[in-house]
Amino acid sequence: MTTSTRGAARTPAVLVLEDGRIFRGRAYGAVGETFGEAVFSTGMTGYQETLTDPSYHRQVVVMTAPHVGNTGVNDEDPESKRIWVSGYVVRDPARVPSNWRSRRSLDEELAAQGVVGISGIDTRALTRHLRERGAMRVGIFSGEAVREDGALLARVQEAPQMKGANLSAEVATTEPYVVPAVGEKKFTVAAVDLGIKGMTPHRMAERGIEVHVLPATATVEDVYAVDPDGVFFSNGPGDPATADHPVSVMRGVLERGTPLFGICFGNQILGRALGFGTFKLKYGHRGINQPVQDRTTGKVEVTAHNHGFAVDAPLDQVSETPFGRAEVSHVCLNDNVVEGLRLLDRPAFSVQYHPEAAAGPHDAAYLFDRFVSLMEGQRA
Ligand SMILES: NC(=O)CC[C@H](N)C(=O)O
Repeated sequence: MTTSTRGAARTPAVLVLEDGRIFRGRAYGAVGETFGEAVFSTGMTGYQETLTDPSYHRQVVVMTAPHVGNTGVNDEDPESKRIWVSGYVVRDPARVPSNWRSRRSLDEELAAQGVVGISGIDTRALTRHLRERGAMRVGIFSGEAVREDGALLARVQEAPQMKGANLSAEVATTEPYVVPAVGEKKFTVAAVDLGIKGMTPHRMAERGIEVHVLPATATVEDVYAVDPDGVFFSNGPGDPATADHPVSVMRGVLERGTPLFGICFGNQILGRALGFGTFKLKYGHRGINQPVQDRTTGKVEVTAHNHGFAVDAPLDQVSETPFGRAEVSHVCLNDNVVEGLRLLDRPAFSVQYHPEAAAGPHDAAYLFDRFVSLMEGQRA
């Protein structure tokens, strides 16, 4: 629910965590109320890409960077057609955006899209709280919504949890569409959209791939109807433990031995397809500065992340799976979380992070080239 936007910066707002901790600040973006899972992102830049990443559906994003909105909002950087975060928390919003591409302020854009935010709170204290206690449900209330103060905590505690949430169908395309190859077309890829970011098909297209983006409900038959050289499973919101349909489609692809690549949710689905479990991390990885090691080369890359769940697979041994031998190919150097999987007997691999780099460093772009190599290998 949202109401007015004018003068929002003077409107009091309150952020209520499900464990009862409260932060008071001022409205930012739309005035009203919102609920979601409170998570923090450590990206210093790239707020447009963060806000429009469909994987953030039902999450309230706390920015650890203290000053947000400096470069305003442009029409080129969104990763999808709308803002998906359910709420936005910043300490000190830019008063005057300044960038040659800026079309409007971030405050205006949030308000125009009905996204309720809060500013002027101690985001460092909030982040430390989430780091100690874990990601949890939160509500942001401003304007009329603040008046029923006493009832706010109970309402936060009634909001849905992220664990057990099945959300891909709420964000993915309902109709298939094609992203044409840039230049000469070399391959066709079926990309199952579980909440895909716009840059991902683009990274494939610039390597000569024609990308057929399919709805999350696509069947194995739909995938093979485009006669693909490779199949891709995208990032997406929600709990991978609920993604039974994409897991069964992926098993169909693995059975046929078609080259397969997955990103983020796609990595969790590969984990499940191989028989591994997934679990919720205490507070997850979000930002554009996470160190990951590619264990196949030993190289360390700085990468973009947005995940709250992870695959539970043994780090230091090859696992026997229904689709042959598999190993953990990438690991996060901060906490040893599984960041990539690969099959040794079939052309399939995935990563838990974001090689499409929107926003983020481009260190992991080689993964798209690996996918191309698998498709070339299959043709040879
Ligand atoms: N970016 C993603 O694909 C996120 C995957 C999943 N929803 C998670 O939080 O771990």
